[in-house]
Formats: sequence, C-alpha cells, structure tokens
Amino acid sequence: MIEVKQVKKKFGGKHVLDGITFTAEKGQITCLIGMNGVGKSTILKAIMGLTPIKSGRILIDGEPLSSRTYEKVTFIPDTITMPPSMTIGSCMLFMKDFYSYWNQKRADEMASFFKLNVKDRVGELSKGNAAKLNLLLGLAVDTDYVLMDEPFSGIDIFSREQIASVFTSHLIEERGVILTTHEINDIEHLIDKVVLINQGVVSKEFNCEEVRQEEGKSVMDVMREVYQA
Ligand SMILES: Nc1ncnc2c1ncn2[C@@H]1O[C@H](COP(=O)(O)OP(=O)(O)OP(=O)(O)O)[C@@H](O)[C@H]1O
Repeated sequence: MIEVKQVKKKFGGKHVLDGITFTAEKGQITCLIGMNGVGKSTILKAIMGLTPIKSGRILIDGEPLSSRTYEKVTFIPDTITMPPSMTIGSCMLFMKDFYSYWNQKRADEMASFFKLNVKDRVGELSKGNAAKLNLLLGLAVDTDYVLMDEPFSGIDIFSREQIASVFTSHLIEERGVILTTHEINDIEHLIDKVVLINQGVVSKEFNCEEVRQEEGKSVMDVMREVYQA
C-alpha cells in the first residue's frame, strides 16, 4: 500500500499541498482528480522522492521512502523523457541496461499491441505514439506500483481506448496504480478509487463501485457536489 500522510509542500511562499492524506492499494487503480494546478503532479513527484516535502510522511508497504522503496515504484511522466534522436528499440535497450527488473517480453508485447515500430525515432512520433511508448517504457519495468501522470492527455479517442484497455489487461495485473487525469469519462469504469483534491487537501476519497451501488452516483456526480458546492 502507498500511504500519503499529512503531506505539505510549498513552492516559494505558496502552499500547494496543505496536508494531503490518502492511501492507494496494490491491485487497485486510484485516480487523483483536481483542477489545474491543484498539485496532482507534485504528489506523484513527492511519492517518487523527486521533490522534497515540507512535512508529512509517505510510506510504501509500510516503509519510508528509501532506495529500497524506489525499486517498487515506476513513474510514467506526462511527456517522454528519452532523447528525440533515439529509436524505440534503443530506448528499450537503454531501459534494459538501466533496470535489472526490465521485462523485455512485456515490452515486445506492448510494442506489438500498440503497433509501434522499433525503428521509429522518438522525435518523429505522433503525440499518441509518444504516449504509448511512454506507457510501454514504464509498464515494462516490473514494479509493484505504477504512477502515471495524465496518460490520456492530448490523445485521440481510439488511442485513448487502446491505452484504457491496458488497464484491464494482465500488464497491470496485481500492481497498484495511481494516475492523474482530466479525462475521467474515459476511465471511470476502470478505476477503483478516486481522491478528489481541492485547495491543498483531499476533499473526498471514495470507492467508485460503492458510491455507484449505494448512492447511485457517478464520479462526475460526486465531482460536481465537491467542486460546485
Ligand atoms: N518546480 C516548481 N516551481 C514552482 N512552482 C511549481 C513547481 N512545480 C509546480 N509548481 C506549482 O505548484 C502548483 C501545482 O502544480 P502541479 O503541476 O502539481 O499541479 P497539477 O494539479 O498537476 O496541474 P495540472 O492539472 O495542470 O497538470 C502549481 O501552482 C504550479 O505552478
């Protein structure tokens, strides 16, 4: 389980995170939702130890962040970080050299599923194919948890459907996923839990199925209640 407890973060004089608390379970897809600039990416970066926090605690399977916990988590940013001149094939080789727990079989399977050509260069990929490569490079690293920042951003409907189908496949398996998205309609049926963030804190954390069954509400209904209150 990933536990985020009372995390505070300031940029300059501005409190971005003002005591964020939530949990994300293994085997579940947890979605962080909030308006632009509310701090969703900052939370993912804090979990990865990529940005220091002012106070609070982050635990992964009960352990504070350390080199050991980093090996349990993969971060898939919203833009590809590989140099434009590299081919998809050389990106895979780079990842294989860098990560001992790189899974080449999974990478090949995803390349074929997404119809990516290993000879294509990163800088020449369409936005959708760059997003697919990003997902491939992240998901082919065998970790228990995967953090994804806006996996659907700026991507056409068919590519979004293709990417969404990965969430129900064995590629996610029993891993714990935390993702941020503004495209909630595309993945509402796939996510287990929603964490709504507003003004630096968690306004609501809920299980989608429970809210659907017990209150007859969609994620959008709950979002309207929270953000339009
Ligand atoms: N390195 C930084 N230096 C200064 N301010 C930053 C930095 N990174 C983020 N911020 C600020 O922190 C706030 C939260 O940013 P963040 O990117 O986490 O929001 P977000 O919820 O992911 O936004 P979006 O939905 O637009 O992607 C914003 O006001 C942003 O300007």
